[in-house]
Amino acid sequence: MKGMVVMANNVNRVALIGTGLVGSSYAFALLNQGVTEELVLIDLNKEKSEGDAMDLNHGLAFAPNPTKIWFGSYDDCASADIVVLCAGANQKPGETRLDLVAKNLKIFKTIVTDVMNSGFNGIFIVATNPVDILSYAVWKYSGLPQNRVIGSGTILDTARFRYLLGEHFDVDTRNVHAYIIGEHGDTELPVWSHADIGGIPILESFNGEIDKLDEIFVNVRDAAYDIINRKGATYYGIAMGLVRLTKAILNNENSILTVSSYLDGEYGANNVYIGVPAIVNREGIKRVIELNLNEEEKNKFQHSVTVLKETMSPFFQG
Ligand SMILES: NC(=O)C1=CN([C@@H]2O[C@H](COP(=O)(O)OP(=O)(O)OC[C@H]3O[C@@H](n4cnc5c(N)ncnc54)[C@H](O)[C@@H]3O)[C@@H](O)[C@H]2O)C=CC1
Ligand SMILES: CC(=O)C(=O)O
Repeated sequence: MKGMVVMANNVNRVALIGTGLVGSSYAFALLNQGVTEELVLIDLNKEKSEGDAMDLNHGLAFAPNPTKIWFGSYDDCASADIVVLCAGANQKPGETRLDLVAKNLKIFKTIVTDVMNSGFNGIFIVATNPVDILSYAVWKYSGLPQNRVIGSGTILDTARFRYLLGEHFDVDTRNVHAYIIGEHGDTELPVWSHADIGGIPILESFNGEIDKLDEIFVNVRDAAYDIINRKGATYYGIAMGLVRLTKAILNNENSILTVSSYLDGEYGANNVYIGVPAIVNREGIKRVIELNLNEEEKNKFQHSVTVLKETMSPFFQG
């Protein structure tokens, strides 16, 4: 077009690998919130991601901001700010997240190699399960610094926890301050000792109703199984959590989110990725927040670390 200024590539680019249920829901949420100027979709199933790109582009007329969306290839990752990994197998009814480890590690080895061969030098966000172990794998396979590999960790579990607590107390979920930490999976734990609503410790408000506390946590921990039994997969909640994380990075927000972060002595653990509160900004993970856990929470967290390490050990020796 006459007079049009051609810009250098200084716009935000997100590359999404895996446009299945989680990936396509993320792309839809990203577009609706106008988070990035460019979004490239990549999947083994090229027809699917090409169809998704067409479908999303047809919504552009109703989007808050212009977004360039296309079906691409690994070469497009070269100038991406963020590569989001949602590719791989999901849980079938009865399967745990840890049951997916062998097949998804194999898929990730190829994907991460292809991304790095493009010249990518940005931040990885990992959503595929088991997310803590796959985050560790992405760090190992990519050679990027630990702060530039972020797993979605317990971002979704924390959101579920805040929702259920908000419902119980009839308070806006956004005013509930409470974390789920540990493995994104069966050994995760609630940090009751630091949970509050409007500055009032939640434990005080429960007034000794221990059964109700347990019930809320069990509903959080088992939410994925409950949803998978009903509709085969979960995707909207994680998609919105991934958008929240993307915004924290691209907008340099210094937001505190419970993400899968590399621990190097924090919480008495090392050489593991696991869900903990961390400050997230344009650098990726700026800092892990080390909560002063009580003894019971410390023991549960250590158990979670042990289970992750035992599951990982056959795949990462030495
Ligand atoms: N972190 C979290 O909180 C959550 C994680 N998940 C996980 O997200 C992952 C994806 O789940 P869904 O989207 O439901 O699965 P899906 O089966 O709908 O989509 C997976 C996509 O990955 C693609 N894919 C497989 N191998 C590939 C390769 N080598 N290269 C490129 N693309 C490839 C498939 O073609 C498919 O489009 C699963 O591991 C699931 O457990 C799901 C929900 C929440
Ligand atoms: C599937 C999964 O990881 C979740 O919904 O929590």
